[in-house]
Amino acid sequence: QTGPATVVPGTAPLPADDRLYQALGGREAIQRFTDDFYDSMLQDARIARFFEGLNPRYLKRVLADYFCVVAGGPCVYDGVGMKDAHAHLGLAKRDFNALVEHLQLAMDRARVPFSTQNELLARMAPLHRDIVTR
Ligand code: HEM
Repeated sequence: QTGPATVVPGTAPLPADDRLYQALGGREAIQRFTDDFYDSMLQDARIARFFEGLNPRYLKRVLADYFCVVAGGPCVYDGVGMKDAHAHLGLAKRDFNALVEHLQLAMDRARVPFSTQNELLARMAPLHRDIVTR
């Protein structure tokens, strides 16, 4: 399969090309910084409680698929839509900001160039409308 996948529930329009996906280094590189990102959130007392009792293998996989699709990569996201996935959590803006901070730091550690980081983060920003509920 080539080119961007077609459906991510509840996001901004998908990119027309896979430039960002390539800049991120492809699916395996995305999985590596996503694993690190997830593990670092578990170490953050501000937000760790949200992830207690969840299956990290599942979440790491669907998160990486999600980033891949949003970046225009040839991946399929088969997880739950953003609104449904987060509704029961009662997330605040500060929780959203803490997650974005960890994503940025994980990409830093993976030596993703700053402008590439910003492109992915910019595609995450509109999601707060579906995710932040209080
Ligand atoms: C740009 C922001 C975010 C993105 C792209 C994102 C992405 C995702 C994805 C792809 C899933 C998997 C859905 C599924 O179960 O199939 C998920 C679930 C989840 N997210 Fe997020 N998320 C974001 C923000 C947040 C924030 C701010 C928090 C909390 C600090 C959070 C906590 C969780 C939790 C706890 C789950 C699992 C819910 C459950 O299974 O009960 N997410 N998220």
